[in-house]
Amino acid sequence: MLSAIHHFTSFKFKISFLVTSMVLIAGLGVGGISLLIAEVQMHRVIASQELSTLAGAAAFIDSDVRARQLALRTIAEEARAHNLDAAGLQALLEAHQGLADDFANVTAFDTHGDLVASLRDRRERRINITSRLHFQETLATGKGVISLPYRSALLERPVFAVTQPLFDAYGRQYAMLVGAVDLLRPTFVAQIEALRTSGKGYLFITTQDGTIVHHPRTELILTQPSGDNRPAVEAALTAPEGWRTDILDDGTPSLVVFKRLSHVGWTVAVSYPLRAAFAPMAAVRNNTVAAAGLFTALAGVFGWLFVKTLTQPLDQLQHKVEAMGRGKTDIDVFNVDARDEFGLLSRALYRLSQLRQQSEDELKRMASTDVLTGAHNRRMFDQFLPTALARARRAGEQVAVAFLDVDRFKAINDTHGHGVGDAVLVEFTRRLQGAVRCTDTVARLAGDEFVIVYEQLHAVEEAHQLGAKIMTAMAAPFRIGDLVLRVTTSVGIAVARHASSAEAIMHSADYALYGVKAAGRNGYAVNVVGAEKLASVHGHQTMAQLVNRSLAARFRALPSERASPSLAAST
Ligand SMILES: Nc1nc2c(ncn2[C@@H]2O[C@H](COP(=O)(O)OP(=O)(O)OP(=O)(O)O)[C@@H](O)[C@H]2O)c(=O)[nH]1
Repeated sequence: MLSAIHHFTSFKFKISFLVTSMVLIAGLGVGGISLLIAEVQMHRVIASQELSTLAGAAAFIDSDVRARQLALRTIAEEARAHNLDAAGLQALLEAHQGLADDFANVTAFDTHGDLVASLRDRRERRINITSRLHFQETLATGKGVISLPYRSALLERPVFAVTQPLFDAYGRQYAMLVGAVDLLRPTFVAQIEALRTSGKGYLFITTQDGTIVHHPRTELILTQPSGDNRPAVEAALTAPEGWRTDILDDGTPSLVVFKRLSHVGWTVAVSYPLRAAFAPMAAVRNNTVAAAGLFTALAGVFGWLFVKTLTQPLDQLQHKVEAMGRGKTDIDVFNVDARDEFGLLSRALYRLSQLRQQSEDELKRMASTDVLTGAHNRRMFDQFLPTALARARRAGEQVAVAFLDVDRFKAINDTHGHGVGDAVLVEFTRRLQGAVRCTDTVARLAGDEFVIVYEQLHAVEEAHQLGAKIMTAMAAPFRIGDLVLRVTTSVGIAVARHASSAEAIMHSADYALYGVKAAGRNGYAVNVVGAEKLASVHGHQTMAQLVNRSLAARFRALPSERASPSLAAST
């Protein structure tokens, strides 16, 4: 049964599943790709934003260092203006206490590298910096330099130095100023930190050789980090500026944005955990996925309703086929005008049903028709007679049954052959059918035996007219090919009273036929069922012939309950 199809194996479910899946795939595909593109763009936007902020910080550091260099240069100019020697430098520095805002300390060294003056620490110390690179470089070039970070022996803190050579009136370098900038001093980085956009990551500054100048983990300052902090530092040194999103910083996937300081040559960088850096993107992604999910669910529901509507004709078709199976639907319901597949299917079913109907009709016809003559056969007659009797009983009408056979048919067969005999039977049938009304039924029982059922009979006298009509129909000679034969028939007619059974009426007709045969054939006799009496045979035989054949004697020999038929003969 079609209705027994499980919900999940139904065509409707499969199509809905397909539609929803397609929407899901399309949604995820298009949404996913768009999201991916958007993510890449967003990464770029966020990273560029960070980079531009960092560029601001870098410019700030550069200008900060320049300002400090300028401060030292001003002092140097003053020393030159006053033609100060090394001994006079101490007083000069002390006269510029404001330098303490920019430097952790400002010192002066002679060309031998010995300390000759100090802004803060005036204790007598013998310090020599000839080994310091910035000393050597300043001495060699006669220009101020910015040193690599180092631990100050005086301050005992990590610092970097800004140097400024001092020249006498003859232009000879006799000393240099060294301004130490404390790497741990809050004022140096506080303003840089303030430029950062997010509080999640951290900012660090490194020299080109990877030495940390600034880092929130102060223990890393002046070191070249190895281990978990190394990748971020290495990433920051890969280019003058840019960003990397593939860095594992301290074990965390991170975004590292970096910018080289144009003046100092260091690199300032920020490292953000990716999750924090792209948190806005994650929010967009989550919202998009939620929206796609909602959209897919809606599309699924819409798809289901759409498919339900689309397949409605299929449901109707299914119900009609089921109803047809139960014998309830006229096949015409399948003959629809719809131009879609359901219409085609429906019309195909209609044609199939038509063929089936035709086959059934043909089978029925073959089952109820005599193959040779085309008249009804015995099976049909056996079914038909009881229903005709019942119909007559209900209508209060009478039924007559004529039982007839061809006279001396055996002789025709024997003389002219079976082919001629068959042709005689066919012509005999044709004439019989022509001699009855269309409501009457002609059937061939077997061999040359036929019956005719007459319905809607109003009086017994009508049966005589029916018998006479058959006689008249057979009167003309039979033309079978070149042969001209005279064929006669004997007819026994029984008229059924109300409540007569099929057996009784057949028995009565048979009895009448027997009488006609006994009277010499070629005639008819009429009996009323239950009131049979020997009367007259109507036909070409005479009563005298009947008597001559001692019919009376034979009839007397019949069983007592059998009344004699009404026989009459006429010429
Ligand atoms: N050609 C032909 N002959 C048939 C067919 N069926 C039966 N017969 C023959 O029909 C003949 C019937 O003969 P009966 O009815 O016994 O006798 P009859 O010669 O008609 O004589 P009465 O009935 O006494 O007049 C038999 O010889 C059968 O072989 C058939 O389909 N075709």
